Parts: sequence; C-alpha cells; structure tokens
Amino acid sequence: MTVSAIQIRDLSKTFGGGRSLFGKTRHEVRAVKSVSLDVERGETLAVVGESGSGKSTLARMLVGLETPTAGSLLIGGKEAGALRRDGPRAFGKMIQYVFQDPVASLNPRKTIRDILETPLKFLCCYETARRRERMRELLDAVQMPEDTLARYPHEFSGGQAQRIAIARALAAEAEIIVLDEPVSALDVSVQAQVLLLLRDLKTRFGLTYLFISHDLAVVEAISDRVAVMYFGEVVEMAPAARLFANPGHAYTQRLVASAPRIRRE
Ligand SMILES: Nc1ncnc2c1ncn2[C@@H]1O[C@H](COP(=O)(O)OP(=O)(O)OP(=O)(O)O)[C@@H](O)[C@H]1O
Repeated sequence: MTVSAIQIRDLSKTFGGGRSLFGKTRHEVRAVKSVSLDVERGETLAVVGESGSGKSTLARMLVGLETPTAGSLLIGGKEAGALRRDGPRAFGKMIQYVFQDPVASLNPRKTIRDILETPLKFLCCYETARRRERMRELLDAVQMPEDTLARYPHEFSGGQAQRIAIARALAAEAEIIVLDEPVSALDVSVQAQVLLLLRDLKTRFGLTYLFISHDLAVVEAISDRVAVMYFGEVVEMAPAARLFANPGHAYTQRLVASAPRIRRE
C-alpha cells in the first residue's frame, strides 16, 4: 500500500477564546474546522478559497508554524509532532514551505550564498566543495545565473526572489513543498513563468505540492486536484478539470463563475 505524502484527519484550529490577562473575554475564531484530506505523492493539490477561509492556517499547521487545536496530521506516514521531535533536520528533509512574499522571506542582510548555504550546511552537505556544487545546481534548477550568489535579496525582482526562495526550499531535497500563495505578489506575466518553473521542478524532482491560492486561474494552471475551503471547512474536493468544468458546491460555482481563466499549456 502506498503511503500518502500528507494525511490530514479532522484537523482544527481555533484562535482566541478564554480570557485575556485583564479578564476580558477573547473573541474565538474557528479558522480551520475538522478538515480531512490526503495529498498523494507526486500530485499538486491546490487549496483554494477567499481571504479568511483558513487556507494559510492549514498550511502553517502542516509545517509546524501553528499548533492544531485538534485532529491528526501524518507526513510521509509519520505523525507530524513525532517527526518534529526527531529534530528540525528530519522535519526539514520531509517538508518545506515557500511564502507569499519572496523578498520578505529572504533575510535582507545576507547574500544569496549565505541564504542557500545555511540549509545545505544544516541538512545535507558537510563539505564546502559539495555545497558549492549544490548551490550551482540549485540556481541552475531555478534558472538563475551563478553571479546571483554574491548579491543581496533587494537586488532582485519579485519573480527572481521567488526563484531563489524556491531554490532554498529545494536545498533540503524534501519531497513535499507547501507553497502559500507563491505567485500572488507577482505580475501576471511573471506568475506564468514561475508556475511553469514549478511544474518543471515537480516533474524533474518528483515533488509533491500543496499549493495555497485564492486565485482560481492560477489554480487551474497548476493543480491536479483542488480542495475548496469556505469558512474553515473543505466544502468540495475534485480533480481540477472536473471541478472547473462542473463545480458541485454552490460556493465553488460562484468562485468559478467569477474567475478569469489561464489556459493550460
Ligand atoms: N494568529 C491568529 N490569531 C487570530 N486569528 C487568526 C490568526 N491567524 C489567522 N486568524 C484568523 O483565522 C481565519 C483564517 O485565516 P487564514 O489566514 O488562515 O485565511 P486565508 O484563507 O489564508 O486568508 P488570507 O488569504 O487572507 O491569508 C481568519 O478569520 C483570520 O483572521
């Protein structure tokens, strides 16, 4: 039996509630409500929904940036908490995260060499020569020139910076990458290039993507299956072609009806 890349069961996250230090009742937000889904190895599963539907909270729980209130989460068949207790190295080799704002996600005081070398030192390549070789391979994979290494994040456009952030995520050779609105901050023409790159990398390295987006045109261009979130719940889950041709849930129908379209190659 093949093990799913990610297995989520009844996962919930509630923010707030209880009382503040000063005794005031804190407003409770149920950001994610009992979500269950599997991400199969080698697929791109998109999680789509409008702002506030809980997509990012779900993604952040996957990579340990938020702690679930309830439910279970298996990554590569292993319980996520146990995997984290094995240490950041074991966890980082299983799953990586790419943020929406590429420039903000790269430390402005560090050169790209430092940014790429840190995970390599930590996760895999203990020899300097091997690290140099890996950095060249990583830049080549994201189609950036070698002189990128000596420069700083602010010297790059948003699209270039996102390529560097993707290279950093690839450094650990993790099979699963969570991409949280990775092209939302980019111009439409640059979006298309980065989406093509992501598709190429997925095939080349046998990656699995969980792709968070509010943008249905982007989702249609990249995903194999789509989960639709609405007020913290997954209300529909279907292969992308079927969902766009024949949306089932009333909310999905509204989303699809109002979205512009990008054609698949
Ligand atoms: N740290 C937090 N504390 C309190 N409430 C939060 C926190 N993070 C998220 N929320 C709330 O949880 C709900 C879901 O937010 P989330 O960011 O997951 O949605 P989203 O679909 O990713 O939207 P967006 O695309 O705008 O980020 C929202 O109501 C949000 O205000």
